[in-house]
Amino acid sequence: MSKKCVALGLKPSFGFGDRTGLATPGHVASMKRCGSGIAAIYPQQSIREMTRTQRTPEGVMADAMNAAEAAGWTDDIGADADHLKVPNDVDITAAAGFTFFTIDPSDDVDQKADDYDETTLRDKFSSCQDDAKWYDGYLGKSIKLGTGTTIDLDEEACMRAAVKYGKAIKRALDLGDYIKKVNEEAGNDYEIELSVDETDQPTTLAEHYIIADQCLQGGMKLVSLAPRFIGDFEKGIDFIGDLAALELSLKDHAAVSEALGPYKISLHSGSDKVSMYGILASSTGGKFHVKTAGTSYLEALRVVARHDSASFREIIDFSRGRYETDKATYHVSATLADAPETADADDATLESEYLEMWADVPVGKGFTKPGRQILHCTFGSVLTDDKLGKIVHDCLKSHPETYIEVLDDHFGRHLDALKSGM
Ligand SMILES: O=C(O)[C@@H](O)[C@H](O)[C@H](O)C(=O)CO
Repeated sequence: MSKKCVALGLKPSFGFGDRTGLATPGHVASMKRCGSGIAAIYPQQSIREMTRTQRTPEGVMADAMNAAEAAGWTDDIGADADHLKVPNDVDITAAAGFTFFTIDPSDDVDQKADDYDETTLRDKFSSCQDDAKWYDGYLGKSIKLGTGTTIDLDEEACMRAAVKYGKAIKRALDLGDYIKKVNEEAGNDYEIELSVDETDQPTTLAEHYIIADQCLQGGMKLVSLAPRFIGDFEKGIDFIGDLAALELSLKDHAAVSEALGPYKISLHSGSDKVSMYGILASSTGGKFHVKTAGTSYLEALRVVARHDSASFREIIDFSRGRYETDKATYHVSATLADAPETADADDATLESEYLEMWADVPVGKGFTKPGRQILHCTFGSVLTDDKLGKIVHDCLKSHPETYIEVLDDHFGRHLDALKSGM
């Protein structure tokens, strides 16, 4: 592939994470048909995904870029090295040509901080002040946002932010400096996303403000930030929660980015959250990034279901056996009892119960098909299983037009939902 990836800047953008290396033709088809005005990221995988699927950054880059060229894509392409935690993650992805570096400092987030009582909070704060030398600079400030919302940086807000994110901000700044060093030495353009979406509790406006302000003051080339939004953004199903409340919250988060940046507001676990796409696009004034990955794997299994139903049954059985283990690092609520055993369902029922995406369900209530989550989280176990991984890849290679068709339809609906708010 002669084309090199570029930094996309503040253009609205969409990430097409691909865990098989065979999805890009369908991604390109949907972007050509429905993606005007939205920039594409085709090479996108997290370190976690590459570990689980035993792929390399070079392999992810080559699979996506070669397929995009073959599919006739001529516009810019961004490349997302996702959920980076340590310098070596940067080394291997920068060397492969990635341009969008997603910093994930979640290992240093004190996830219990939201539940500390005052005594505990003060005790924790007394031992972490070195990690939050910025504390006094924010204490007592009030920030009036363009939405009319005021962020009161009172003692509790600042102390809780210091305890919860003090170490994480330091890690983010250190990794951001390293990303800058590596790319400047190589003469490469780059941009950074900061992801704090994988926390138990939503990111407060005070936390968002302090985190972003500290990163920008530290010189981070911040192009987007992924807060943990209110409501539930579980893997493999639609948004669960109050869309009206989410819209107000999105507008406030966007107002923080306008006040400090601007930078884009990023939606992780973006797959299938189509009920909230319109308000994401409208609330951010088009300054958004949407990140998807698992849904392309689920559509790959749809190809197997349609062309090799016996193997689809075998993949369901295998995935059910792996789910309790593989779900550990993902935000999901499905239980094995929520979806049928293969012995108790015909082929059509299995495809519906484990892959149905567009069923008519109340908006904002999430999809009633928990089977999607059982298949979503077990992608690594299936794709690296000697027998099943080969079955999936061989089926996709034998039926490329089917995979293009289902991805074009699936992502066309995603992109149309986004553009309804632009
Ligand atoms: O599974 C992963 O590690 C990635 O897909 C990660 O979850 C990514 O940041 C994402 O949110 C895609 O929807």
